[in-house]
Amino acid sequence: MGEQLRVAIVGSTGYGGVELIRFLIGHPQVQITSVISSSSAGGLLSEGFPHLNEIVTDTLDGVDIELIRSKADLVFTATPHGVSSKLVPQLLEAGLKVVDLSGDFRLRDGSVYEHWYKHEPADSRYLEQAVYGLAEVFGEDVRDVSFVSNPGCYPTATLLGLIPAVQAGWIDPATIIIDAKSGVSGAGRGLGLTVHYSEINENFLAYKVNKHQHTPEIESVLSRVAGHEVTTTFTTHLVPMTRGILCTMYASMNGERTDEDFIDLYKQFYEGRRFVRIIAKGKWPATKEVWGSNYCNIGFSADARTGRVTIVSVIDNLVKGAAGQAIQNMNLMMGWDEALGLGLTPAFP
Ligand SMILES: NC(=O)C1=CN([C@@H]2O[C@H](COP(=O)(O)OP(=O)(O)OC[C@H]3O[C@@H](n4cnc5c(N)ncnc54)[C@H](OP(=O)(O)O)[C@@H]3O)[C@@H](O)[C@H]2O)C=CC1
Ligand SMILES: CC(=O)N[C@@H](CCC(=O)OP(=O)(O)O)C(=O)O
Repeated sequence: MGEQLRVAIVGSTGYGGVELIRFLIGHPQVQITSVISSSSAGGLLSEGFPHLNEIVTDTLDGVDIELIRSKADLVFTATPHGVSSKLVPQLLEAGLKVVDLSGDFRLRDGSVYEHWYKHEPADSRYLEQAVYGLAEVFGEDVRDVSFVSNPGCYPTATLLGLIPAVQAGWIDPATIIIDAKSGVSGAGRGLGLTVHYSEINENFLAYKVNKHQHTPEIESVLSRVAGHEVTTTFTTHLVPMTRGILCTMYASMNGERTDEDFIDLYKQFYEGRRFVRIIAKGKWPATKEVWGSNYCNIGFSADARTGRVTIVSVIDNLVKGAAGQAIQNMNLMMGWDEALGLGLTPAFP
C-alpha cells in the first residue's frame, strides 16, 4: 500500500461530517488527520457522538488554515451555506484539494445563487474553478481536479432519474414535474420547529414550494443536457423518517415507449456504474433499499394511456446525497476506483 491521503473534515460535528467519518474510517487509501469544529475545538468528537466511542479518539481542531495545511492534503467542507463560500477559497489558496458539500459553489452565476440562497455569493473566480461532481454523469470532469462542488441531495436523486431520458430526447423537458420527499436528517443537526419530534411525527408536509434553493441547480444541469433552457416544477416534502429521499418525476414522452425501453436505455447509460441500480419492470424503489448506502435505485412506468412516463428514484440523503458522493468524487479526483471505502451493501431492514 502506498502513502495514504491525509484528510481533514470541517463541519465534522454535523450529520454530513459524521457520515464522512463513518465511511472514511474504512477507506484503504485515506487517513483522517483532522476533525474540525468551529464551536467545540479542544473537545473530543466522540463526546457528542457516542457511536464513535473508541473508534474515533481525535480531539477536535479549530478552523485554522495553517493547521489544516500542516495536517492534510484534502479537505471536506461539510459546512452550512454562506460558510463554505468564505472558507473554501482560503483552503484552495493554501494549496489544499477541496470537496465542498454545501450549495455555495454549485451555481456558476453568483446572482442566481444570491436570489435562491439569500446569501452573498462566493467570489466568481472560485465559482468558475468549482467542478460539479454528479459522479455518474460528469465523473470524467472530476478526474485530477483540485476542487469539486458536491451536488445537492434532491438534485442527485432527480438528475440521476431524468438525465438519460432528457439526453435521449425521449421526454419533453418543458413538461417535467418533480415531486420530492425527504427524511428530516436532510435539514442537518440544528434544532428547529419543523424537525421537532412532536411536530413532524405522524405529519407530512410540503415546504419551500416554488422557492426551493435546489431548483436552479436542477434546471441548469437539465438545460446543459437538453441543449436549451429548461424550467421545472419542483416540490419538496418532509416525511417523518430519519434518512432517505424519494423523487417521483412525471414528463410527457416524445413518441411511444415501453417500460422495457426505459429500462434498457437507463441500463446502457449507467453501464459499469455500480451505484445506480435499475429496478425490474413492475417494481418500485423504496428508501429502505438504499438505507445507509451510496446506491440510487430507479424505476419506471411508461403510460401509453396518458403519454407520460413516471420515474421514481431513491437515495439516502446523507450518503449518495452528501458524504458518499463526496467520497466517490474524492476517489475520482485521485484516480482511484470510485467505490473505494463506500461499503456497497445497504443496511436492512
Ligand atoms: N443533511 C443532508 O442530507 C445534506 C446536507 N448537505 C449540505 O452539507 C452541509 C452540511 O450539512 P449537515 O451536516 O446536514 O449540517 P449540520 O447542521 O448537521 O452540520 C453543519 C456543521 O457545520 C459546522 N459549522 C457551522 N458554522 C461553521 C463555521 N462558521 N465554520 C466552520 N464550521 C461551521 C457546525 O459544526 P461546529 O459548530 O462544530 O463547527 C455543524 O455541525 C450543508 O451545506 C448542507 O446543506 C448536502 C446534502 C445533503
Ligand atoms: C429536509 C430538508 O430540509 N432538506 C434540506 C436539503 C438541503 C440541504 O441539505 O442542503 P444542500 O442545499 O446543501 O443540499 C432543504 O430542503 O433545504
